[in-house]
Amino acid sequence: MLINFGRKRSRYEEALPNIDIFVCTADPMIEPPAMVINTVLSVMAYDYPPQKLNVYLSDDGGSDLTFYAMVEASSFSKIWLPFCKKFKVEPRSPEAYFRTAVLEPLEDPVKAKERSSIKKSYEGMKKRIETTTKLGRISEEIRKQHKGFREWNSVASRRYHQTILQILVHAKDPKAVDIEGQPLPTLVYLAREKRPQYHHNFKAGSVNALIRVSSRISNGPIILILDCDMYSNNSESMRDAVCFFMDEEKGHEVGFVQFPQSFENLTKNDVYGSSLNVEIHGFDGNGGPCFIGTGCFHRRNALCGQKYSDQECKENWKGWNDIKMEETASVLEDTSKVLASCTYEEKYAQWGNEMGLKYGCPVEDVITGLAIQCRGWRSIYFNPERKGFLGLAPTTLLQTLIQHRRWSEVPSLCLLSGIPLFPKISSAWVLPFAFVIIVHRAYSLGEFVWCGGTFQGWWNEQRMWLFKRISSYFFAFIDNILKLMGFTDSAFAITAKVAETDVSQRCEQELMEFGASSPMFTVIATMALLNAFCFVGGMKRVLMDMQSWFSNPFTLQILLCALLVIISLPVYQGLFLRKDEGRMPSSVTQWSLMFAALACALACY
Ligand SMILES: O=c1ccn([C@@H]2O[C@H](COP(=O)(O)OP(=O)(O)O[C@H]3O[C@H](CO)[C@@H](O)[C@H](O)[C@H]3O)[C@@H](O)[C@H]2O)c(=O)[nH]1
Ligand SMILES: [Mn+2]
Repeated sequence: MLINFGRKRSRYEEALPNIDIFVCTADPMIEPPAMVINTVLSVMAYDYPPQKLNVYLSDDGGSDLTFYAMVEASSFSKIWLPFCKKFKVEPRSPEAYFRTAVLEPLEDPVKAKERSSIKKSYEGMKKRIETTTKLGRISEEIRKQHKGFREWNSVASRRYHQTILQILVHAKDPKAVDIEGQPLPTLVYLAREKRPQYHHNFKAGSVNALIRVSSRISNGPIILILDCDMYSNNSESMRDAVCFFMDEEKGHEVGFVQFPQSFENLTKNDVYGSSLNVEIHGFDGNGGPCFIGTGCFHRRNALCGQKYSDQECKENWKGWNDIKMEETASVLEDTSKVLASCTYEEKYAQWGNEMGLKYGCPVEDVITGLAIQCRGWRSIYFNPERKGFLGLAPTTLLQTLIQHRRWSEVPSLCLLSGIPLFPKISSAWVLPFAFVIIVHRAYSLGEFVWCGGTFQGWWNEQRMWLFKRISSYFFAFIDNILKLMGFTDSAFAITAKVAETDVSQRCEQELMEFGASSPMFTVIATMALLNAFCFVGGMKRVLMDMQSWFSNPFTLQILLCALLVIISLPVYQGLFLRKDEGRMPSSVTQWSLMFAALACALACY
């Protein structure tokens, strides 16, 4: 393979395709602008013809602080890129480079001198960005540096603003050169339009906006998608990745090339188990790896829904490069804005389904990759010795747990936070779900009745099935663990055999007996309340959207939630309506209300 790369390199140098690089950021407080621009600078400095590189930053935070950092980065790139290329430095994220480079002694006095002067400018820039970020607003002095800051005069909040599109470095601009007169990559800042009444679909929404905007500005046939914390650690990986697409025999089959997600901040034994590499390796024998959201080179056509076909896909890369930027930056800005508006996707509903990254699932990346494979494309897993990208893994247990919660969210909470999980009722794909939910249960009812039970009996059994799983089994599990660790002795809590008169009376009436204040009741009550809250939240969403049940993506989720509410009716009675001794103790009511409200608040946040 490596020998091949060398030969291909010279032959294809001229014909190398344009590449559009997307970096996503969402919040200047969680994702510091100083970190974001390190990622941006590292990809601007790829060992690749700069006029063929186009770097786009999507800022879902819609923050002038991030924009300011990008303005700084665009001028710093004028000294950073020539330095990287002259001395072939690695890695090309300035922060990572200076962190490692100080350890390496320098024989070359020219390099030593340049390095220390560039280090000084880098540190100056970093300080300015960090001070501004800490201050939380842009000073008048800085505002004068770029016309783009004026856009923020009409920004109400990060959730309510117009599209902001600024081409910071434009290939057509004669001033877009570094200090040695070499061209710079195109650099674009985008904060897509946000309005509270339109769902923005998180990262998938922002990547799709970038796909459209970039198609107007540079239209590179290959797209690299990156998270803002994932800098390029290997300046050659761009050429390597392109080789897979350009391979004369098999290249036309390749839909995407996925690099592993490697982290620079893992502890030696990876306490939180963040490394995902084993799982991805395994997929290679199965049509190729899935797309994991970052460090992935996509064929634009495949990402935009094209089906693979042997003949058509042997495309000519040269033909692709024909998109020339004839218009000036401001004309491009004005005409491309509409592509990032909230209403655009209303008109073109394929976005988020057949086109671009898929919506409706917090692990949009995996299902998008599977869809591309279903359209006939192959994917490649590429793990060079020098890691292609390095990112940041969660550093606390809570962050790790929250990340995994997003990857495996519980259905009811998804309803509350507006994430559809199932297909619409109008789609044929609802059938497998309907089958599992209806047919499987119907079978169990049939069985129950056949054995001499009643419908009511079956219904109660379903309820107890639920209660046992969330309380008894859950606590038994904890008991066992404690026992194994030697904290408790085995105990046999003997089941009561005789009951007081009023208790047995209620038992006779089939009224559920709560009475005691047990943590198991708190869990059951919390779940019941949570489902009720989520049901109300889901109904509110449907009524506000005014969509029909048939075309609403939440219908199945609401039905499921409604079912859980109905099955929990005795719990609500016990909590709020009953006056007898068998009702829920008020302490259980208080705690469960608090827990359920807390869970809802977390989900909404
Ligand atoms: O509304 C949003 C939310 C997130 N992001 C960006 O999405 C990326 C990933 O978010 P992060 O909070 O870092 O999540 P992780 O769990 O670390 O991300 C992993 O899991 C995601 C799917 O859940 C994948 O998309 C990512 O590529 C993968 O690194 C970051 O660059 C964010 O800035 C947005 O652009 N808009
Ligand atoms: Mn991340």
